[in-house]
Amino acid sequence: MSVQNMNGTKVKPAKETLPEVEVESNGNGHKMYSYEMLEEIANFLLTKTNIRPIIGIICGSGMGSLADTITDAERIPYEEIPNFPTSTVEGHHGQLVFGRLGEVPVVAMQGRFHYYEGYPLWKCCLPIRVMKLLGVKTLMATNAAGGLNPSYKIGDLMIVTDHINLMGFAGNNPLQGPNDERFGPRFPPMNKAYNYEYRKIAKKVAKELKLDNIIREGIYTCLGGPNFETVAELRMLKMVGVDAVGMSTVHEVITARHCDMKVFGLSLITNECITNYEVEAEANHEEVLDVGKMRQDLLREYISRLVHEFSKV
Ligand SMILES: O=P(O)(O)O[C@H]1O[C@H](CO)[C@@H](O)[C@H]1O
Ligand code: HPA
Repeated sequence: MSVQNMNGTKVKPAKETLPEVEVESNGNGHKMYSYEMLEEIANFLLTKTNIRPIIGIICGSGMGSLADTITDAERIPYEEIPNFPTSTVEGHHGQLVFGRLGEVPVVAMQGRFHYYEGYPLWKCCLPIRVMKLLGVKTLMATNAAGGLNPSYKIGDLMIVTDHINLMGFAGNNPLQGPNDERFGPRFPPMNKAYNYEYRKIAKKVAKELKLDNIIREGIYTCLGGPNFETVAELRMLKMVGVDAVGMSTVHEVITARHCDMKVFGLSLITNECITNYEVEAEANHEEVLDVGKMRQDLLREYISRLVHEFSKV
């Protein structure tokens, strides 16, 4: 469902979230959910489906159709899940899709949560911990991103080799606050954030699918958004070695690694980052969604193949 804002642009209406239950403050004045509350959410979901997913997929902006190839699909709207946030961004449907890709039981998030929507980072990442409690072992995080590496073209796919946690540099991290050892350690390592074996497989499968000309490998960073970047900001990011820029994924990956999930990251390059003042064009969300649509068939095939291969590792 969408409504028009005063400029005639389609936006999703913000929905009221369920009352937030105070458990512990994360030190920034945010209330956080306890392990038990997350368990309650997971248990609720387990009563709604017989699927026991081992791979969790996050569909990036405009990439929701990735979940359309899931068979035996059972869809649970976020609104129906107690204490779950709701999606407010166009291009993010707002439901969990349980089912199978091939033989592999999966759960897909058709709609992720972003910091700029007003959710604290721990809440953006709440579904990852719920996935962990459902038995998910592997997180496949996809996203739409601007291509900063000058060799990247619109429509390219970037296997994420690593990220730079810029929001973390500024003291904002999903793991802030009291640590619950049942999820993971206080100080988790992050030098193996993106699984090496998965990255090798992803390159091999890309070759088999003859995607060599559009497959890249690179470093992603997440900014808080919702505005796209200035020229000066992008020039700075380029200098520090960033290849693709988005507003998601990094905190999800940190949360997943904290609770020992294996991670694969894939960026669809939906637009060129503009690093020149003479360029007339401006970044816009419509283009991001259009490129997602343009690449939907290819992405579905690639992700299905990867799920099959990853399930054997
Ligand atoms: O990261 P995903 O959710 O794919 O979406 C990206 O695209 C949107 C901007 O067009 C932002 O939300 C950015 O993060
Ligand atoms: N910048 C930040 N986030 C994005 C972009 C971008 O250029 N494209 C898609 N998400």
